[in-house]
Amino acid sequence: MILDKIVTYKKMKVKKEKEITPINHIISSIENCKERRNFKRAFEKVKGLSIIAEIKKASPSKGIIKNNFNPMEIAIAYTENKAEAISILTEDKFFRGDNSYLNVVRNVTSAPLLRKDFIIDPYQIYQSKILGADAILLIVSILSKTQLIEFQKIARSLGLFCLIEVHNRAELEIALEADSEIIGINNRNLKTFKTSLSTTENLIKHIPKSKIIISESGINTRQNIKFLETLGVNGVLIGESFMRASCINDKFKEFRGE
Ligand SMILES: O=P(O)(O)OC[C@@H](O)[C@@H](O)c1c[nH]c2ccccc12
Repeated sequence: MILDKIVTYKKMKVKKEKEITPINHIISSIENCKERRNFKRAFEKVKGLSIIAEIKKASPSKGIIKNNFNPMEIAIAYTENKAEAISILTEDKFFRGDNSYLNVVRNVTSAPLLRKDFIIDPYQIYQSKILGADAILLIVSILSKTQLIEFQKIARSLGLFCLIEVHNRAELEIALEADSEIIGINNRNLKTFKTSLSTTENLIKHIPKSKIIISESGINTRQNIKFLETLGVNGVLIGESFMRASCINDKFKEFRGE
């Protein structure tokens, strides 16, 4: 399965990163970090869904999605369109991301930034902080419940928010037991790469109203947004549709029904 490959690669990568920049170096530079932006507040809108717009050059299922890829330009367009938050893929091999994009984007926007990567080691949480993230993604399917609880605790101690990603009932139960605040339902099945908004429809029934709920992946039309709104989600995470749009402004207008 692709996720296993990504995790194997990630473990190797983190091992190398630790050799280059040991954890104590990272921890000692944390105090110089700029103040974090409130990722959670991005979903407290009174009207309409919040949009987390993603910067994503490629994916394992689609290959290269955007050819003339310039993360700064994309971030500027997202900011002009008042994206409530921006997600940045930093995974390099399968998504062609880069750790440096967080800082590049941070300088051109005041939107809170989500680091989208495959976090399997506490080292990456401290690293996210110094790279300029305000929030991190934690994918339940690649973590144990103990890790999830521990990672959330570390993130909280650094003032980082967590988006906890689930795809099925068992993963959702773990997220709820770990008392996660912001839950992302991934509509993409990582075994088949198929997306279906019925994943959100089925899982949302089991999530208490007090949680912030984000629907992720496979959101392409105004109709998709309207459907998710009726289900009661607080926000949507959209990548590919924006990356393929010939005009990002028009795509935002379409999504917002303007
Ligand atoms: O490009 P899409 O279908 O709009 O999906 C965005 C986002 O949800 C997707 O990139 C994603 C969801 N969970 C992830 C975990 C890792 C990497 C990527 C992802």
